[in-house]
Amino acid sequence: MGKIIAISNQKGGVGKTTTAINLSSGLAQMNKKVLLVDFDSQGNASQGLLAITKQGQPTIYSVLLEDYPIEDAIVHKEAPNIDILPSSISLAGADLEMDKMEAGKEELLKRQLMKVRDQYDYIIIDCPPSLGLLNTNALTAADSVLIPVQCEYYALEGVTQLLLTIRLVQQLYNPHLKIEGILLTMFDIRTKLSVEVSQDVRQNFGKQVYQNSIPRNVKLSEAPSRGLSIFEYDITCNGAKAYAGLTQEFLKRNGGN
Ligand SMILES: Nc1ncnc2c1ncn2[C@@H]1O[C@H](COP(=O)(O)OP(=O)(O)OP(=O)(O)O)[C@@H](O)[C@H]1O
Repeated sequence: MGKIIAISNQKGGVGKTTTAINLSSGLAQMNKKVLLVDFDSQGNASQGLLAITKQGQPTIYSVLLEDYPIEDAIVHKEAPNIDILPSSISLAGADLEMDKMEAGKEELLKRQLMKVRDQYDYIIIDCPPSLGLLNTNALTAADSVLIPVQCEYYALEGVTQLLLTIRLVQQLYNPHLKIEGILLTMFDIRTKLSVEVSQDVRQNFGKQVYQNSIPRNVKLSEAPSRGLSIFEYDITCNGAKAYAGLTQEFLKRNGGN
């Protein structure tokens, strides 16, 4: 049964999508069967790997709110060898529509993912930058949360707030939810701030923080415009090396599989 990992941080632009795409791709390179769930209405993960999302293509919105079969909405991409459940702007209003439901609105995503879970080793959810109902759905469906933290001011405050939300979801909907790990992103060894934030986060969260951090690397920001993961775009760059290192560390923490 596949492990479900939510990549979450309510702060925007911290590297959730970049990590979702490149960790999924790294795992696929290690012959893992991966489903990447784009759960952000900006649709960046879908576009970043598929280059385009076709007009009229069924998305996660139809699966959650229009009873569209999840198996039929999943798109396969050959390189990297992963499945993607795409998103679109229609997901933006989903919070409000879901909120009107009587019961079980926090478990909509979980119920759908259960139908395909057996087909995968890992299901990676790219969460939206908010702590609303969509994020609660992701945390309720997940076994664990991977938290990307950008090396900048207020990084610790953001994580502390997310940890409170995680505790609430544990109490209300998902007692088994764990922290998968905290990942330092956009690390720049030349800046004092990056080094200080990195030290602070490591001091506060100890072994939960991955040894591998992700450097600021322009290739990582270029790859999505070509619909490629960093491994297809430029396997020699520092960004690719960092995500390869993260993939290894992630697999090691998960018992090598
Ligand atoms: N390590 C990095 N080096 C350079 N640019 C990066 C890096 N990681 C992400 N970026 C760029 O920073 C921007 C934000 O990254 P990303 O979309 O992954 O963040 P996000 O947390 O998913 O954002 P949102 O909250 O809006 O969904 C993007 O333009 C991305 O290409």
